[in-house]
Amino acid sequence: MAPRPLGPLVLALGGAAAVLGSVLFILWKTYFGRGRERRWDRGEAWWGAEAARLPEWDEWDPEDEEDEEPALEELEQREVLVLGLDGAGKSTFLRVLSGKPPLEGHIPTWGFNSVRLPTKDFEVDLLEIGGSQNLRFYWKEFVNEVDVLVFVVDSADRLRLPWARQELHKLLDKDPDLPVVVVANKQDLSEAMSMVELQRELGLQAVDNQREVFLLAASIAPAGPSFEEPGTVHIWKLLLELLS
Ligand SMILES: Nc1nc2c(ncn2[C@@H]2O[C@H](COP(=O)(O)OP(=O)(O)OP(=O)(O)O)[C@@H](O)[C@H]2O)c(=O)[nH]1
Ligand SMILES: [Mg+2]
Repeated sequence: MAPRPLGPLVLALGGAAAVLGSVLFILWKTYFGRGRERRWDRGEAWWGAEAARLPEWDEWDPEDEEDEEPALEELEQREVLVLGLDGAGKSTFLRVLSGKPPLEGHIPTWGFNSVRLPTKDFEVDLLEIGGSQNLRFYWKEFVNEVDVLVFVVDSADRLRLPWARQELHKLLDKDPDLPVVVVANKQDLSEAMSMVELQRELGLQAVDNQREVFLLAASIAPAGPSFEEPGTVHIWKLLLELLS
């Protein structure tokens, strides 16, 4: 049977989706690309950069104006894409890394969400794209543009693990050289799958040995106060190693 030609509606929808994906990407690039910096309050982020100090009025010296402005050293940028099914904990990850407390309950990200974190040697831009079904279509548009992919999985969501696996493998196939950090989140929950189980169910043993794919256990925002498993610090340390 001859292949059916694509109807005009399908073509129009496909075109609109591609345009929206590009627009999202351009917005992100524009937001960060202009070097629009967020000023971190001391103590807001635990690696906090020193805030710039402006001179007081009585310290102002007109001769200073003639001095050439010192060139601001531009820090290099590193880009990290944060994906995973809705409710896995992506926004919580970004919040906790920024030194903010997790929000109560799940507030879905209807588009994208990003933070820029300064380090000694470079700045790290983390971009989350919402995990709801209609947004997953755009994920693949971004994977070739970043330095590392973080894929967050809800370790207690057994029912949807096959979906997570499918999406993860689509991304792995899209860019075979991209380092990937799979975060097995919500390990604090009693129904959470073990790391051995997750490695098997996510099909990670089958991934090429040469490839940089890591599976890390995490409890980014543990439900109980007494839980002592690692939060985000070990993920951040691995990211810094991969980005260096
Ligand atoms: N028990 C437990 N809950 C967590 C953990 N991390 C995040 N959560 C909760 O999981 C829910 C969803 O978290 P979000 O960060 O909003 O999920 P998301 O991946 O950004 O979801 P979308 O934006 O819809 O794609 C929130 O209620 C979080 O508090 C964890 O380590 N343990
Ligand atoms: Mg979110």
